[in-house]
Amino acid sequence: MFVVNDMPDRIDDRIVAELQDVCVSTLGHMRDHGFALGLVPNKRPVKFVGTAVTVRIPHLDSTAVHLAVDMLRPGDVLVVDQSGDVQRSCFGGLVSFTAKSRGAAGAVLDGSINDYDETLAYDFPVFSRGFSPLTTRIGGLEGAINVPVTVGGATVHPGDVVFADSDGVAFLKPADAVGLGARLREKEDAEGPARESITVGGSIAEFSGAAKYRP
Ligand SMILES: O=C([O-])CC(=O)C(=O)O
Ligand SMILES: [Mg+2]
Repeated sequence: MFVVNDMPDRIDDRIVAELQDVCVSTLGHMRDHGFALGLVPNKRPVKFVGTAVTVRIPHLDSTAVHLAVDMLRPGDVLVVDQSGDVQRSCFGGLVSFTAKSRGAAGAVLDGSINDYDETLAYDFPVFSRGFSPLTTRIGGLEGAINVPVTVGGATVHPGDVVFADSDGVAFLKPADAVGLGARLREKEDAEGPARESITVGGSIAEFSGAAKYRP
C-alpha cells in the first residue's frame, strides 16, 4: 500500500537564515538527541537548512522516492528511511538531478547512493551511509510519503527543520529552532576571546571548565 500525505508547511525563512552560518556541532555541545549518526556527505564543505519531506520505503522498492522527488519544492530536504537496508542505493544521478531541478536544498538517506560522480556534477548535497552499485527497483510494493521516519537513529517528522553541515545532520521541531541560531552564534562567538587568550599561553581547560576537575 502507498501512503501519500500532504506536503508539510515550509519552515520560516528566518530559521533558514539564522542557522545558515552556525555549526551543527555547536548544537551537539548542547543537546544529545535528534542527530543522524553514521551518515556522511557526498562532498565537503557542505551546508544546508531546509524543510523535511520524509519517505519510508521497504528495502528493495524505491517507488515512493520517485513519487516524492517529483513533489519537492524549493528549500525542501528529502529524508529517506530504507527500513534498515542501508546498503542499497535509491538515490543516483537522475533522482539527484530531479531534486536539484525542483530547488531542493539536499537529501538525507539512511541508505547508500549511486552515480556518485553525477551527484557531484549537479552539486547536490546528499548525506548517506556511503556508495553502492546495488540499487533499489521500482517494484510498486509499498511506501509512505510524509510520515514519521527514522534516519541514523533519529526520528524525523515531515516539516521538521533539517540542519546540516560538514559535521553531520540535526533535526529540530520548527518551534525549537526559533531563536536557536542566536544562541548558537553566542556560544561560537565566546570562543574568540578564548583563542586570543590561548595564543598568549591561556588554558582551554580554564575556558571550558575542565580545569576544576584537575587532580
Ligand atoms: O533511479 C534510481 O533509483 C537510482 C538511480 O540510478 C538514479 O537516480 O539515476
Ligand atoms: Mg542512475
